Amino acid sequence: MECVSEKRYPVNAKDYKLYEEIGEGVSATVYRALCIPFNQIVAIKVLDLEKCNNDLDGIRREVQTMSLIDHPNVLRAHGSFTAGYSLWVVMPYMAGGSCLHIMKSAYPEGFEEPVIATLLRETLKALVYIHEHGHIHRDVKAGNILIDSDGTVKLADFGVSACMFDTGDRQRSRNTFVGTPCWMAPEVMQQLHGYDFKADIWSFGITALELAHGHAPFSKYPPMKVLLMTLQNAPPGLDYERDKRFSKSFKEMVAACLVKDPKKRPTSEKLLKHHFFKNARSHDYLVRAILDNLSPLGERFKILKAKEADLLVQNKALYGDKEQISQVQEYIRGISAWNFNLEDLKNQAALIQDYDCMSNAEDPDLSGKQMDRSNIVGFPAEKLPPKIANHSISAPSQEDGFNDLHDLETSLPSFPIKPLQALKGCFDVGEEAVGATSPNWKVTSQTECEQFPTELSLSAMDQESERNEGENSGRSSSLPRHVISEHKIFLGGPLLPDNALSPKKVIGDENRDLLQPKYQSERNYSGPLLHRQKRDTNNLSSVEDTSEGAVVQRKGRFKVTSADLSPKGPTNCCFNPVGGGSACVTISNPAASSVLPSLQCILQQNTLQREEILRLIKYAEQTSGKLVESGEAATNDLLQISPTWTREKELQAQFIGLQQRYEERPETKSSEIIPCDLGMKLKLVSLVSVGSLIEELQRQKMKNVQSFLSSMSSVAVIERFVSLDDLPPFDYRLLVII
Ligand SMILES: Nc1ncnc2c1ncn2[C@@H]1O[C@H](COP(=O)(O)OP(=O)(O)OP(=O)(O)O)[C@@H](O)[C@H]1O
Repeated sequence: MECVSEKRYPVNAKDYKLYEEIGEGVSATVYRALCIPFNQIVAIKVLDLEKCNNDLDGIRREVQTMSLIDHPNVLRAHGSFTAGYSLWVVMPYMAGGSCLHIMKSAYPEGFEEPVIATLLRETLKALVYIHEHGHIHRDVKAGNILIDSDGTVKLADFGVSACMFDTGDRQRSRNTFVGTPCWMAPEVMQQLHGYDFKADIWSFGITALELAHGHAPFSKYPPMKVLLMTLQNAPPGLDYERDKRFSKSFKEMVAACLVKDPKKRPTSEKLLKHHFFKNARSHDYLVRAILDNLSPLGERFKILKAKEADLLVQNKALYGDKEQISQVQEYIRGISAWNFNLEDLKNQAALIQDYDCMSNAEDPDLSGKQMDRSNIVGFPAEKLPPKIANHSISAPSQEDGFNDLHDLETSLPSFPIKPLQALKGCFDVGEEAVGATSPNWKVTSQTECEQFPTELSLSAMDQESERNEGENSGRSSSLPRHVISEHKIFLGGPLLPDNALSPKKVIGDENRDLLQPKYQSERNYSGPLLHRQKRDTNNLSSVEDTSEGAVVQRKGRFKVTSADLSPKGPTNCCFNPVGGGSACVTISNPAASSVLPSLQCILQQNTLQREEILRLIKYAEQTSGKLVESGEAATNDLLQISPTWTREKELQAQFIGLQQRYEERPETKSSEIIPCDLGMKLKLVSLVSVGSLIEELQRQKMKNVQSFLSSMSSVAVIERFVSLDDLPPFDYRLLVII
């Protein structure tokens, strides 16, 4: 057992000297640093609180978890504090860096088996500990397996870890959608029944493949494609032919982890007894085998960044136009209010076509593999449009991009479809917290779920033959002190970001661009709501920030949120919790203010959708002789249910009223700083009151949509005439219901 240092690390930025960058994540930059009073090298993760503005409780969780853990294979935080708009987390410096960086620098084809066995055994020990203590890590991947200069291996990054015991009632499964797509277990994506620590076992299996090949299966595909493939394809694995260099026991161990049914996966404890881990060796062996010839971490990181920047430039040259084209397709934006950002998705689908053309032939993750259409949820193969039913990944067509969209449509039932939950996810308010304040919330969610009965369940996938292994292919600068105006102890206490610049802010724009390359193929517009609003506001009010524009950078971790802000929404620019000089109204309850525009967008979209459906029906009536009767009936029925639509309108009006009240409140001034704890409470209270309104609204909508659909004698009207190209923002739930 590691001797955990009891010394108290300073919680003051001036006691640290930041050296070079050694890592970068979604919302953090990691520096090698000197703890001046102890004359000790440490690593400091600097989290930009503006980037995680809706996720303060998530950060709090990470820091608390990191400071409580005590296991030689789990990276423990020495301490943390805020400095300006940043949170600094002080950790032991792991001089070897992450396995991912090591592979990228020196082992692009992956490690040898004894190295893998050693790394995985240590990681698994960490998982056993974490699971025993009631946590799910939720982000197991090579990038989070760190190695020290003496060969010690530690699992890092509790950014998305979840405590299964949070509620006190030992709720053992989660209902949020976080993780990194390539490593994400199918049940995490599906969100049907929650998930538990077995999700980590899936990610562990994917990590094993990552260490074996130098990359995770499907890693070259955009996130949405990865989600689709994970759900629809047989699980990836080590291939008997291609992966001859690996032992049978390794293949078996991976196969045991990558079973779609979580119940069939072993626990971490049981897995640790797998005979594969008998191949594991000592720390010294790791030093000799992989660390000895490596250059210092900072240098390696610099080189990697330069390479990535080059790639970015190439990407831009290749795909710049396509993105612009797809941005014109405004209707796609609407969908993200329901958790999906189709704009991004379509961008990605467009890229996939090229990827496929370029690389399918030699793509080991896909070769000889046909998508299992029989498992497309809710759409038996015979009911699928021919284009979809016959589509094969390995035979890309000109329309691949659109086929991918269709694939996603058909897979959507497996994704979060509950707007309320999406909003909750956006604020990262835990299921339990919400449940505690509003018992109805969860009940309502379940009820919504029940409205999508068995045909929407993915259980069919679970019944699929889990694998045919023969067929499956695996598939310093020190920062100027003067910019840090204040710092506050954070550990376990309230988080009080103040109005100073974060260290990152003092880095010139030029450097910042370099530091934060915006990978086109990885762009995700569905980031945290407040973040996007702020960016939008900045666009209006600040010239210097326009370089960031509407780009919400995403790298690595993928989080589905209800983040879209329709440009048509009248409240888009109205919320700037820190007062960015915008001419728009600024209010200080970020949670409520962020919810409202999003909800309003949803309402607007649904109204538009309804009108669009009516238009389509009319069109169907005119163009399809044999459907005229049913179409007319449907239209008439729809008109007959107008009282319920009226109710929907009333609710919408209430919403707008609610929003106006928030805007008019004199006490809501931009300068007001709400302490984190209080902020969280306000957030919850606001969410609950807004929540019950939106719940009713959603129920009403659902009722309306369902009665409309049931009034139609043939859903073919929709299937025939709903073309993604023609539609304004379209409520995907319609497709789900159909
Ligand atoms: N203590 C450490 N010592 C050395 N390198 C580290 C340390 N902590 C993190 N790193 C490096 O920094 C990278 C990013 O750190 P980290 O994963 O904590 O950030 P993140 O924002 O949580 O990223 P992500 O969400 O993508 O995992 C890691 O992949 C690793 O290479």
